[in-house]
Amino acid sequence: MASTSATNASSPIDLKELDDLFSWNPPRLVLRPRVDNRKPATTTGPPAFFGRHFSRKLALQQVVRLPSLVEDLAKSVDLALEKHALPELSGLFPTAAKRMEVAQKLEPYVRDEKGVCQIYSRTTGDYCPIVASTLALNPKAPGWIPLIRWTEAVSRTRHAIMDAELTFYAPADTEFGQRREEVIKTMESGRRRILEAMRKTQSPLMTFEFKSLSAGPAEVMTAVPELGKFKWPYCGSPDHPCSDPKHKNMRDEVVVISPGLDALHLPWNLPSSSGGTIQIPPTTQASPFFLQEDPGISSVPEPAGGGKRKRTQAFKTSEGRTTAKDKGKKRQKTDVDNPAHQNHHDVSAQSLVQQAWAQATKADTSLMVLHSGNHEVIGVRHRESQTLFVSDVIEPHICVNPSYGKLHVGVCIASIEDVCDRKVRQGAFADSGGEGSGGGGKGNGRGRGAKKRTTGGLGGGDNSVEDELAIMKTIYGASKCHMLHMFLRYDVYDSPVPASFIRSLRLPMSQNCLSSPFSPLNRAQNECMTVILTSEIGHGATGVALRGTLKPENMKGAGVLDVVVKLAFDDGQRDSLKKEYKLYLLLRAKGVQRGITPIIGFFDDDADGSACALIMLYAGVPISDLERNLTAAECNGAMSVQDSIHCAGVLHDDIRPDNVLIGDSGLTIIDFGHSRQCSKKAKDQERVYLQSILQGLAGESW
Ligand SMILES: Nc1ncnc2c1ncn2[C@@H]1O[C@H](COP(=O)(O)OP(=O)(O)OP(=O)(O)O)[C@@H](O)[C@H]1O
Repeated sequence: MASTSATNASSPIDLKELDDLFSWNPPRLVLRPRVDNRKPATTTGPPAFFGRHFSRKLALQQVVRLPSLVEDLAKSVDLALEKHALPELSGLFPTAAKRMEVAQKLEPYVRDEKGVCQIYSRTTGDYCPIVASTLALNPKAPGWIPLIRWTEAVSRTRHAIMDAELTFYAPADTEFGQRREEVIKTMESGRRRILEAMRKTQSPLMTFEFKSLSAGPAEVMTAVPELGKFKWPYCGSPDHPCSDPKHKNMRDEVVVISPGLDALHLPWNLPSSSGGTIQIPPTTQASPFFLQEDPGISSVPEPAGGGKRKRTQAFKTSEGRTTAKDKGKKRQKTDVDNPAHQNHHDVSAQSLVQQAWAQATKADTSLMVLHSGNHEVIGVRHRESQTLFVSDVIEPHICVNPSYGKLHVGVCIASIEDVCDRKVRQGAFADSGGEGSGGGGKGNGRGRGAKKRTTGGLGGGDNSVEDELAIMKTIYGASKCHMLHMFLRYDVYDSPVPASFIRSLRLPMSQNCLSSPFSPLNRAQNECMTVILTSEIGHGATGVALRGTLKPENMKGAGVLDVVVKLAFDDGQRDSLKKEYKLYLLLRAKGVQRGITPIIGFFDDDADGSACALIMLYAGVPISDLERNLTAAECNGAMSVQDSIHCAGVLHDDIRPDNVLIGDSGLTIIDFGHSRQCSKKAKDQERVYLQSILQGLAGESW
């Protein structure tokens, strides 16, 4: 029997329940025969197609057996138990009686992976997260209220096989939703901020891949730990990647994914940290948004003499890396029977692992569970070495020491520890300092408390007149620059040579607009500015939003501006970004000066126009992130900004707390991607809506 720590002060009844749950194993599943007596399918749909467009820096390089993983995961439960006394056995704890009730209704007969997934959902997925959540996040809560939950995520991921995620609960208007919010308020502040940020973006803590009993039998599962060096199937080949116009969306989707950082204090032991060796395959760190800049996926073959393209060098890191030329040669030899060229995908350990890795990379998770009912492998994605460390095959219905209950509570705890460590680490990489958990593929670069710089908005806030003038002067200087050099300096990115962009979109504008320092026509052809991207704020409908600093070159006395760069990649995103830019120009032309972000300009990628960028001043954090009530003056200010926008004939049409920012310069309304001309009725409705948002955030004071 798994034993709980004797040091905590919980009652013997509670400890017995906990021990019982830890010793729990799910039933053995049985394949339900098909009515037509046909053999059950041993194949499944093709792996997620977007994974086949991965660059080398994202692809899995090797699978390594890590037998100690299971023991380490169980240990994380013991460690959590040692730290705290436990809450009383009230709330949603899956007691033996509740589990018995479920077991009586559960039929262990399954036909396909959906059946396997449903049984997992009704048992392990229900029992273990709540225990892990209480142990790792809120042991002082007055009862067992889960802050994390297991969810199927099939529709979201477009995969042909069942998969699932562990995520933080989003707020819900239920009794437990309210109790959950109260529990969150009692959490330690660092973890609380991470939890809040992750549930806002619905970022998962870990991912799951399911197979049916017939598609993931013992032979397939036992082959997983033996895979060794991994041959990642590409669409096209690594040296001549897919350029099919029909796949552009998928390439764009992949190109913004960053491998991210590994946790520093891993909740498991890797061979390297226990004295063994991990062979780290050479990788090249590349721009997350320029496909052609990763030498591994260059669309132009390397010149025969190994001559390097300027852009190829641009995002290459220095020491110990294999050159693009060397890599190309090695790949050519092994690429002859590239499975990406095959149209069918046999169920195999290879395809299972590829899908799980692709999904974990997309979701930025480290832990993954590969589960086929009576067999399971737990994997850990190590980003730096592009290695998947895997447990030996576990048989859920008979595993002991640890039993399945304890193992999966440990899996959930370890995933929480891993995420918290990584978020803290990413925060240290964000230039903005303060509270942000920026950097990384999915980080939130909204950190507050940045070094004092000229920050967005025009008036209404705390900036002095000198600050305002410095901002105006620098914006004016920037608005004259035709060229833009963009560097990446966050997370794993450090580009020594910039990507270059050219100002575009000469718009027919009114005289009023021409005289504005923000007009793109107001420029000298050869002047240039530099933007250093320092963190990622998030992804939206119009692409990705990044935070950075801007400095016009050759301009005496110009300060450094805190900016936000919105990058668009596909046609739809580009159109929406263009529309947003035009809206900003229109509003300025109609005299709306306060409460909307000053725009520096709209730029196209100099090389092939595959990306475009809208650059604007950084305007602060969403009002919903504010840890105090809004003041009456701030609420009135926001209402008057909205009135001036309406007066200009524009309906924002996407007013929500995320699109009203508060910064050094007061309140700013952003994101005009959905805006349109408005009727009086629509204006009034939008007015009432903003009023109600502000009322909710102002408390009594307004
Ligand atoms: N000027 C700015 N200053 C500070 N943060 C900003 C600024 N512009 C955008 N952001 C941040 O970036 C996020 C995404 O920006 P925005 O909403 O404009 O993008 P989007 O692609 O249109 O997103 P969505 O699909 O949510 O509408 C915002 O929620 C906000 O936090």
